[in-house]
Amino acid sequence: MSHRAAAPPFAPVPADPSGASGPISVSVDALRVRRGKSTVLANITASIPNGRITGLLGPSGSGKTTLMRALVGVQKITAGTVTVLGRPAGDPRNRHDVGYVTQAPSVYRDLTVLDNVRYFGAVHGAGRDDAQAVLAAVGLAGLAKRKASDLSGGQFSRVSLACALVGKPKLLVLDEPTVGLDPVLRADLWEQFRGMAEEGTTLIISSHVMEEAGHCDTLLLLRDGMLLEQLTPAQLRKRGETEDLELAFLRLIKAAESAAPGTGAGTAATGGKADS
Ligand SMILES: Nc1ncnc2c1ncn2[C@@H]1O[C@H](COP(=O)(O)OP(=O)(O)OP(=O)(O)O)[C@@H](O)[C@H]1O
Repeated sequence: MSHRAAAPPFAPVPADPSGASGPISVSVDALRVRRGKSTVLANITASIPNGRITGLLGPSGSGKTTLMRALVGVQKITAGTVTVLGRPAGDPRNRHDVGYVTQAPSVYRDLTVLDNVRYFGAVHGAGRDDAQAVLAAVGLAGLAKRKASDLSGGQFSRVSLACALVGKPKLLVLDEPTVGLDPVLRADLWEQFRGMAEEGTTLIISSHVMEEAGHCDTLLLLRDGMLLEQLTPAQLRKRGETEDLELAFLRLIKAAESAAPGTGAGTAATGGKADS
């Protein structure tokens, strides 16, 4: 069985459907990924604009992490191309320019918060002041001297975020960075992300919380390994005929399903050669 993306059942958006009017940071062309026995990304084509926040939104299992892994070059791809900052994804020359924060924080538990950030900062030539500045940015300035093993889950994951921020990457890929954080901290972090984008950083941020989509400039809406749409939050509201982004996304999904029933990559994928 083939795994084609469902044709969007909507009239095309007239201009600039992706919000990507400026230079492109990442282009994905006909990307297909198999993991285990399933096609988990099917024919994804998208452009991610430079210096903007791109949200990767979709239900659990829709392929957000797999797409991020493909962008940073740690996912074996089955077909298609991924170009990041003008080079193939994973090109070692991009190492200092691409930051990736996974859902599982990568932090040295036996080091203090500050030493963790200084350690990662040193790799990029950042100093103590830079480390302290990013700790303040993620709301951890008061915990700089605490051992990472003695932090709460949310604090621990913010150390991981600080370790990625301290290198000042041109492209920052964040897998669900606000999970488990309280609403105040979530709002603070989105403000930080906005500030970084205004200074020219390109951010790709996954979430399955649709209300966070409103913080993004452009959205990639994933469903069952397929890209349903790439559009701005305003366009999503317009398409869904509601201000509620979650409801708008649900309406898009329903419309896509009734236009092309049974095309979900997750449900259709069986057999064939597996990639890891
Ligand atoms: N190593 C693996 N082998 C086989 N299938 C996998 C593997 N890792 C993930 N998958 C499957 O690939 C699909 C996409 O997973 P992925 O983690 O990319 O989704 P996600 O949208 O990030 O989900 P979540 O929001 O729950 O993190 C899921 O059906 C998942 O079960």
